[in-house]
Amino acid sequence: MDDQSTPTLYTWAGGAPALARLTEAFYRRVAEDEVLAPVFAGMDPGHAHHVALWLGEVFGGPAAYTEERGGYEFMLSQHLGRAITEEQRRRWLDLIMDAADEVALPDDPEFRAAFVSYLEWGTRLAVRNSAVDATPFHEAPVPKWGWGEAPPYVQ
Ligand code: HEM
Repeated sequence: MDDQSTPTLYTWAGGAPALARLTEAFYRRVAEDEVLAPVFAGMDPGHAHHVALWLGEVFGGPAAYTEERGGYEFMLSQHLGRAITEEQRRRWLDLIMDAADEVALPDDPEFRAAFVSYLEWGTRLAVRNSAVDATPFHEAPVPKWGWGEAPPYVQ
């Protein structure tokens, strides 16, 4: 498979409907979780949808988060000063991987390796950027995540 015919992670995942199912399942779990429920207690009712748009844009789908929410800068602003702990970060990651299984996102090694790679990176960045003394760049492009070292192999 060459670069032009390799689907994006967004397409491979199942596009916007699959990511919407993922974030809905994830935030249902968050609401019942003793570590994360307090963190998200006051969240915007559209939060799951907005995070699905963000993930779609990162994984090579349309720039819907940038158009609807203001892109990187707004996402960053939502994390500033929250002082996210390692325990909260790890729970966030565990619950979204559980949600990925629940909604049957593709479970091939290539997709899951790329998926968890972004989430590991993104959650660690969220911890850093949410620290009370953080000085992150306020304007940056929305990251674009691809397959990394192990794209789908087709003979
Ligand atoms: C890859 C990791 C992450 C991604 C992609 C992500 C994505 C986002 C996005 C896109 C928003 C803004 C949604 C909007 O436009 O309204 C947001 C807000 C928020 N995030 Fe994250 N986030 C990540 C990690 C975390 C972690 C680890 C925590 C805490 C444990 C966290 C807590 C929050 C909270 C509390 C908000 C505000 C919710 C609201 O009031 O609506 N995030 N996140």
